[in-house]
Amino acid sequence: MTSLRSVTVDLGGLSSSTGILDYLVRDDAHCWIRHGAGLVAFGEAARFTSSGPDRFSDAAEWWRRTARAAEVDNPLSAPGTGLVAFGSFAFSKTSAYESRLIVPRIVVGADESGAWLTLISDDGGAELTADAARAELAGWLEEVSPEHGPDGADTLHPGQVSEEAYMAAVAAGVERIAGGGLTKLVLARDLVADLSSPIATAQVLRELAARYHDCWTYSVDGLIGSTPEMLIKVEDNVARARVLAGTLDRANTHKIEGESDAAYAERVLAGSEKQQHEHEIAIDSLTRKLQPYTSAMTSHSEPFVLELPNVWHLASDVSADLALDGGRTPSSLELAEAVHPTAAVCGSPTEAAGDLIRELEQMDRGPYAGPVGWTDGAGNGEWGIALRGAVVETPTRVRLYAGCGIVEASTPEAELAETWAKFRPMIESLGLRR
Ligand SMILES: C=C(O[C@@H]1C=C(C(=O)O)C=C[C@H]1O)C(=O)O
Repeated sequence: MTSLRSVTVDLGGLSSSTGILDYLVRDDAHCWIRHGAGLVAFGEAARFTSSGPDRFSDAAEWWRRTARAAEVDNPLSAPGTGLVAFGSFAFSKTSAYESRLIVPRIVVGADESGAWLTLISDDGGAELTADAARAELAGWLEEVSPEHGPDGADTLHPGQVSEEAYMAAVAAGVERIAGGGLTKLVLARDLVADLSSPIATAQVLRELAARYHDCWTYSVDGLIGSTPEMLIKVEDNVARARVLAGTLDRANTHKIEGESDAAYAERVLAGSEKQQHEHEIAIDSLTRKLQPYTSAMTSHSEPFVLELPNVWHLASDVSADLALDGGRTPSSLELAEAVHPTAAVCGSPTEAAGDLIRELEQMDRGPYAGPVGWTDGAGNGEWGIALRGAVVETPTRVRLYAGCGIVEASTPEAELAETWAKFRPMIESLGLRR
């Protein structure tokens, strides 16, 4: 087993108003960014991969042992300081995608109270000092990735699931829901972008982070995007989640004369029985799965309308005090396993919906709709749901994914249109047109 050592340096604060985004200058960066704060990291000191039904528990166990064995010099105790790993997990236990945890070599972190730098080494002889950490970062920042403008030769085409196949799957899903046995099913499809020059990943991510500042912008080993949905965040002994379900396209509105955006979203989204039903199923699923690990839990009785540049969502924020079990509270990774997949990306009941996804969707979701994020040595971490994103399969080929919750009142045409609204952040940040 690799034995890791790390040193964390207190940087005080970041000077510029763009915050951590200033460091997102290389296409090979790992990142997790929201509101100008978060983590940007480079290099790889260690990696763990897993697959199948035990992919989460194997990774959690490896991380626990790695963190315990590591020599950590960290004067700060905040979440995200000290040893960290970025990770991405396959949606399904049957996926060919390898779930992974990656420990970077150098991490720049920032939160509301300050900024820090962590140098991590798998070399027992390396010198771990504040100067060595600064020199390592400077080395990575010496070479920045090129930017480029939109290119008319880039193309966007159907992936494994055509529009027709998607609508047929939605129609079949509605029929199965009407027949009983399940109440909600999430069906997704993919698009392939073929680029005439290698993807400028850092530029794409900076654009996503700037426009979708209320979302979590992620990049982990070729999985990139900006998700509005927080599966589970653990900070000290408190867990939080943001559950989304219920969507309204902002590009195609049918407002009454004089009606404001907010009033329209309230009326059409919050006022829709179908959307409220979809949301209720998702929030019930999360709170039911999280409950056994908590001593107290709070969430609003009614969802709120979350406004993003592309869509409005019905959203609920959940906060819970974690319960002690065997002298400790569960780690963010253990909780991600416990709550994944929620009804927001799978359906309800979970097992029946999962089986039906495999039958009707006819594609491997890979890391799409699986947990993506980071964890630290103390078990804190943030695991978003990998939505509104893409997998960089080769430097010039990118696969985009989007899906929708299907309930009995769903129609194939409306769900297909909703997938286009959900593809929009990636399509636009790649400089593509539909
Ligand atoms: C499945 C996706 O999004 C999920 C489905 C939603 C819905 O059906 O209303 C809303 C947010 C997400 O929970 C996606 O973006 O691909």
